[in-house]
Amino acid sequence: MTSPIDRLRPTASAHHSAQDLATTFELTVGTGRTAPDAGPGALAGVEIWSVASDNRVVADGDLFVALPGASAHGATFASGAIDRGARAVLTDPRGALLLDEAGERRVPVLVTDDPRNLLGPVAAWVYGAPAEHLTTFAVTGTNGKTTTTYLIDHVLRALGWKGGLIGTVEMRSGDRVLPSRLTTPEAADLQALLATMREDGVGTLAMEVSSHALSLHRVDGIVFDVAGFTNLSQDHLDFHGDLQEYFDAKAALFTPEHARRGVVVVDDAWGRRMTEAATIPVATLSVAGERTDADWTVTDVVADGAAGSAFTLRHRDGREIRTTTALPGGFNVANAALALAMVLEAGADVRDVRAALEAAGGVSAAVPGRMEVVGTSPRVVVDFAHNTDALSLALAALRPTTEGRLVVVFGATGDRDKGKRPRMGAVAVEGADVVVVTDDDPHGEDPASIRAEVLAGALAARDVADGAHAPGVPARTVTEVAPRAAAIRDTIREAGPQDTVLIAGRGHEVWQEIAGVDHALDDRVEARAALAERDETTKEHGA
Ligand SMILES: CC(=O)N[C@H]1[C@@H](OP(=O)(O)OP(=O)(O)OC[C@H]2O[C@@H](n3ccc(=O)[nH]c3=O)[C@H](O)[C@@H]2O)O[C@H](CO)[C@@H](O)[C@@H]1O[C@H](C)C(=O)N[C@@H](C)C(=O)N[C@H](CCC(=O)O)C(=O)O
Ligand SMILES: Nc1ncnc2c1ncn2[C@@H]1O[C@H](COP(=O)(O)OP(=O)(O)OP(=O)(O)O)[C@@H](O)[C@H]1O
Repeated sequence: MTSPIDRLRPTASAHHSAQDLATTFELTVGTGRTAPDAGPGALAGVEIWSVASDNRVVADGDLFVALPGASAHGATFASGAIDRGARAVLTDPRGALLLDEAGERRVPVLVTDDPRNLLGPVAAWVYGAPAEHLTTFAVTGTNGKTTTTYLIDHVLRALGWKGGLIGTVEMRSGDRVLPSRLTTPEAADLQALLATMREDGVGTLAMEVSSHALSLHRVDGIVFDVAGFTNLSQDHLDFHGDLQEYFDAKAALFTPEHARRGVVVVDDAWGRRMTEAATIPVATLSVAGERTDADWTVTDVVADGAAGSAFTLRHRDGREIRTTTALPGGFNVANAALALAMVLEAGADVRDVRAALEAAGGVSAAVPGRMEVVGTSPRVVVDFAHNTDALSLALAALRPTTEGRLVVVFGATGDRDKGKRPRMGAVAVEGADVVVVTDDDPHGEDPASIRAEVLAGALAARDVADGAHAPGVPARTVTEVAPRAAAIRDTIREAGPQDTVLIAGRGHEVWQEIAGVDHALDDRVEARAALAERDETTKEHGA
């Protein structure tokens, strides 16, 4: 989804001299070619109040950091930034040359070899290291970041903290809710947001840290108090190249530059490798019961279907909490246990946490678009599962409480990791009785060819499954319906009252991007409309 770029600025901004900035970060003033205007005197009297790396949001008093990008060099936007009030530009030697060639000499140009590396620390410096005024929690991993972040925030609020939250769905500063554009904001925006949280009297921060953010240095300049790792499976290989590179990006969070300590779920091989790669103290967490030597273990899980689960989290030192989560599925026990272990690793007293959870009714939070139930007859669940692992687990979580058929409606995103498409088709067939392949966000790709790739995987898996079919058991049905709104409506109309319909892949999202144009589309709205139509039809037939 593309949404307008917005800008948040702390109200009280300190004024810093550009000269101090240059000295602190050992920046060169100008290049050889810009030298006539670029001596040390060029910085005299220049003050900086805030930082921006996108010219469209520059405001008076900004330092504009012009980054080299994949599609453009930020320096090509510097004149626009200066028109809007930028007081100085920080860029790389190539950016300085671009400014020079454009004859842009209105403000001093500060130069460093890799401005992306410096953007976070510079913004932290300008805003007075806001993260150091908060107790900070960072969650990374392929699946479960959003959910775990909400659960951490929930536990912290139950403990009486005014919390801040940053992630895919939204950002929160106490009770103030702000829209999200990225899972992890760009460094300059992130530091401004943290400074705003500090002004709002927020004491804790739970945030998602994506692998893109780690690779693109968005969280440089922040040392989180506790970092958490959920799991790793195939995703984002359009950006990272291969799984090892994707893992390495996430492993950067478990180094002293980014975190003081960590909690790592070790139930998959990547989690175990993360404990070896980490160069900070790391506590291990095993939820699946296979690793009894883990620091934190989860035992005595009692799953109550759609009503969630009860579980016990225990540390080797004897600390123990028995609690519940209302979020369904074994993976949500993992998310809840990770959230709790992270809060306890930050130093919370186990008795306080126990008391807070009893008062709050367990470790739960309404996470928009994550296993969100929007109807009961048929049961309709909207979930953000948009990769192989998540889709397979979401179906497995719904199967035990499905009395009729389990139906899934989903597609795959365009311009992103293409390798996962046939595999998503295959796990859909393995987990559901009826598979409806439709569109997700096609972005710039042809929706029909994306569907064809998903369908190829689904049909191949169906042929295998039908070959091994027990007599009398209906074969799996695989169909293709587009557009997505029609797929949702048709599927709900045709479902039986005992069926469960999982609408997977877009969760909370309210825009669908097709060929660069955003179209309003909210799976929950479409599903509710289809359920209402169904109710009307039933009434008419009954009348
Ligand atoms: C693949 C990726 O992450 N690309 C990011 C990267 O883009 P880029 O290197 O191509 O930059 P560019 O567009 O060439 O622009 C270069 C510079 O010019 C600036 N610019 C650009 C255009 C303009 O009009 N004015 C302007 O000033 C840009 O702000 C940038 O500083 O740097 C840009 C800013 O520095 C980011 O905005 C951009 O994220 C894009 C928007 C994006 O969609 N990223 C997604 C994939 C992402 O980060 N996703 C993860 C979550 C993934 C998940 O778990 O699902 C996230 O954390 O959100
Ligand atoms: N611990 C987990 N293990 C596996 N799958 C999970 C886990 N937690 C959630 N999921 C599945 O993944 C989907 C996305 O969950 P969530 O939004 O919490 O993850 P995320 O890491 O934030 O994803 P993204 O980075 O794509 O926003 C859920 O809707 C659910 O289907």
